Amino acid sequence: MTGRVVKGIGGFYYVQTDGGVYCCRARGRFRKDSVSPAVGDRVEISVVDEAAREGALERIEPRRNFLIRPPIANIDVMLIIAAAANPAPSTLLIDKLVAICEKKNITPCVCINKTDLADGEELCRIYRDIGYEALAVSAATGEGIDRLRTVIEGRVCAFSGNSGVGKSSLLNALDASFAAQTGELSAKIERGRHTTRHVELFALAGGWIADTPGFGDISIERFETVYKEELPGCFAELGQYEGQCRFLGCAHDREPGCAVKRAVETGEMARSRYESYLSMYHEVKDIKEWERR
Ligand SMILES: Nc1nc2c(ncn2[C@@H]2O[C@H](COP(=O)(O)OP(=O)(O)OP(=O)(O)O)[C@@H](O)[C@H]2O)c(=O)[nH]1
Ligand SMILES: [Zn+2]
Repeated sequence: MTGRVVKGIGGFYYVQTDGGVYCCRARGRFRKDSVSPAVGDRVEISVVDEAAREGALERIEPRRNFLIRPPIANIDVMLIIAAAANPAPSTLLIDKLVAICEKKNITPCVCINKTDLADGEELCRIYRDIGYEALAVSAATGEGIDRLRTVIEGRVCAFSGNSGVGKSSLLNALDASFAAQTGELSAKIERGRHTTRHVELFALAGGWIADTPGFGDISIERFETVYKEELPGCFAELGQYEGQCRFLGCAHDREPGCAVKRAVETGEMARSRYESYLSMYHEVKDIKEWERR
């Protein structure tokens, strides 16, 4: 039987199959191969005791991606949430998250929430022009929530974004029973503070939401870095200028004859995207190989 690990606690893995959830122990050989099962893994299991719904985890399928903190495999879509206003959107944070998605082979979807307070279309257009999906939504009025639901359907998703942008409100607008599911867990984790960050998949809108109850989101930008040589590949629109700058290995910073800077001047590339690229470049350009995690 195949299924997906939705929760892992103390050496037990809860595997969702078409025939319901089985509580499984991993077979010893995973440790030998130094792969341990993670939430999100697609796995093969065998049934040990059908009545007790106990199984054994036999095999882990190759992963699409893997995040170390929190440990989670196979995220399909990252919902990058920002607010049109209150708090004002940070294009730098959005672009960092998009770049990490590119690095990790996660499909980003930019959601501009609180469009009842200010226009979100202008921001959405920047990302649509590059080829990303971007939605203007409002947890307050329900605008765009159906569209958001179709993005989640059939996929493993995670929410990211600053505090106060409305992640919990959106989850609640998508499914009112969701808050109850995670709220219960947050309370338990609150009691056992400083426990390891625990991640779990919750069924929502016909798909799955990865959440670390009590923390609000998976804070991907705190644990993942896009290094200098990875950066150009993580800004999708830079590809078209490859080989067009005067200098080989142009960082698109102070170099003369830079095709990227020209594109920003003519309005072909969004200035906010270029500024994010530069800011990220300056953050990582002096990181040495041996300093990397
Ligand atoms: N006007 C308006 N307010 C909203 C909307 N969505 C959320 N809010 C408000 O924004 C505030 C923050 O919303 P939350 O859902 O708690 O935001 P969060 O992203 O989960 O915040 P953290 O838990 O700190 O990460 C609350 O006061 C919400 O009522 C919206 O679409 N429109
Ligand atoms: Zn250049």
